[in-house]
Amino acid sequence: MHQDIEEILLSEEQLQEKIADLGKQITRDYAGDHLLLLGTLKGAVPFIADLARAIELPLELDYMAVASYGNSTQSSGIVRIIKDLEGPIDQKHVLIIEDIIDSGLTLHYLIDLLKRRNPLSLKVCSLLNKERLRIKDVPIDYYGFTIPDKFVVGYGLDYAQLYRNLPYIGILKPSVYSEEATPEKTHKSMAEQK
Ligand SMILES: O=P(O)(O)OC[C@H]1O[C@H](OP(=O)(O)OP(=O)(O)O)[C@H](O)[C@@H]1O
Ligand code: HPA
Ligand SMILES: [Mg+2]
Repeated sequence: MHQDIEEILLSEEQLQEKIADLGKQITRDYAGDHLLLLGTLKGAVPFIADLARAIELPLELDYMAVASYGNSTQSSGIVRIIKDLEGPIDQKHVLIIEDIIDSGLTLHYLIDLLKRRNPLSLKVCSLLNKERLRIKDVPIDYYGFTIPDKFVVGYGLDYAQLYRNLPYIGILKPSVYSEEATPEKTHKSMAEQK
């Protein structure tokens, strides 16, 4: 296990078993449809690569790069689009593939944006669903695992762009990020200075 990991939450085997199940469900649900898997860069790359191969249907892959976490464990609250889709989606059934839903801000923003492009249908598949009070409530049509409210890395998920290549999902040791300036800490220290 990597020295910065406190605990392995989901092993490679657990991930692959669940992805095979999700692939079967999606294969059943989208039979006969023009399906577009829309992966969110960068975090969802390992998941979409494995999931696409577990779906036994013709499908298209495209990606949007969106980011809101920067180098922090807290969402900045501002979702930035770094790369958009290549073409229109009005003739396609779009399934958004996310690695994790945490505050809900990223997905809320994406759904709002994509709905305005009139896809035939728009659904969400997220590998992880963090158990916490969402800032934005979002629908999740398919998900792999519910996880506790801890900052996790691996299998695509990063902290400050690192750990994405770990083959498992693990809880990051808080000592790795305890010095970071979170919005709460900045607010508190500003209040203390007054
Ligand atoms: O529900 P939320 O609180 O919005 O968090 C979920 C999003 O945050 C992460 O992306 P990030 O902004 O870190 O970009 P990345 O995929 O490039 O790491 C993650 O990959 C999800 O897309
Ligand atoms: O727990 C997390 N880990 C990594 N990236 C994230 N983005 C939202 N939540 C997380
Ligand atoms: Mg990230």
